[in-house]
Amino acid sequence: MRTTLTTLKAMKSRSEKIAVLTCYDASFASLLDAAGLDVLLVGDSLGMVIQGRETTLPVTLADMVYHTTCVARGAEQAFIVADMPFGTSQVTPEKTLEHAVQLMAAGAQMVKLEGGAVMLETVRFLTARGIPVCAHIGLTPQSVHQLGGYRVQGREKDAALQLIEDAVALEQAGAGMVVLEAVPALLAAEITAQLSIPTIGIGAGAACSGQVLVLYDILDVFPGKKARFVKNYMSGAASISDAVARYVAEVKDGRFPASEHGF
Ligand SMILES: Nc1nc(=O)c2c([nH]1)NC[C@@H]1CN(c3ccc(C(=O)N[C@@H](CCC(=O)O)C(=O)O)cc3)CN21
Ligand SMILES: CC(C)C(=O)C(=O)O
Ligand SMILES: [Mg+2]
Repeated sequence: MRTTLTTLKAMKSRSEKIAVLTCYDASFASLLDAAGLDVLLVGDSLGMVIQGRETTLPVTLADMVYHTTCVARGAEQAFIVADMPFGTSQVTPEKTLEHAVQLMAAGAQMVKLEGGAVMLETVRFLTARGIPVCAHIGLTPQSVHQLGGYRVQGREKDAALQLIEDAVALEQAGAGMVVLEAVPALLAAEITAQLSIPTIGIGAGAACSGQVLVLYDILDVFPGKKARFVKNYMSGAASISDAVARYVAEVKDGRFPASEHGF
């Protein structure tokens, strides 16, 4: 039986950790599904790890539809979330809905979009029309040029309070899940405590309801600079399945992330 948003919310309330990895194709989807991943994220990080680009900005909706179709064919149990690529959610709620519809029709069970307060109207518009939305706040890579690089967010008091306010407002607007990227562990813990929807952290400490990493980072095949929050699960692993199973086990029992993976 496929994991649903209801399952994920129940996991949060039971304090059962949610294991998430990015995935871009059917073969890995099948392997990750069998390894017990709860959620597969078709991330726009594919711009970097599949397409070899420097940022996620050039990724198109057609690219995301293609990879979502591939992942959906390979996974039977995992809940599939697809990223809305740059430019497809920074428009009117009506246009964003049309873009989200394409990802849902390709096999996603939820779409993810970057941004806090500015996205509230869009989150309300999509969820009122039956499209589950995962919000993504903190370090939002589609804003890399505005942020001045891939930097930790929410370190100053004002920024931290803004992120808490955004997260609460996003839940009220109908968001079903929130990704917290590169924020101090204490702040992510506070946000997780204030929300009833699951928080999925990447560089956000161990208190989040679940964890996500880029698949190619944990398998050590991404040639670029690795963020502090990445852990290489291939070292000492007998196979890719073994590495992925260790990631799932460490997320489930709280061994990952350790404090060295956070801020
Ligand atoms: N392969 C890959 N892995 C990712 O995690 C990832 C992507 N690609 N592409 C999209 C974004 C970009 N991401 C990144 C990239 C670099 C850092 C990074 O180097 N961060 C510094 C923080 C420095 C600071 O402000 O203290 C670090 O040391 O981790 C963080 C997130 C996360 N996402
Ligand atoms: C790293 C996750 C959160 C993501 O947005 C992506 O892979 O694109
Ligand atoms: Mg993304």
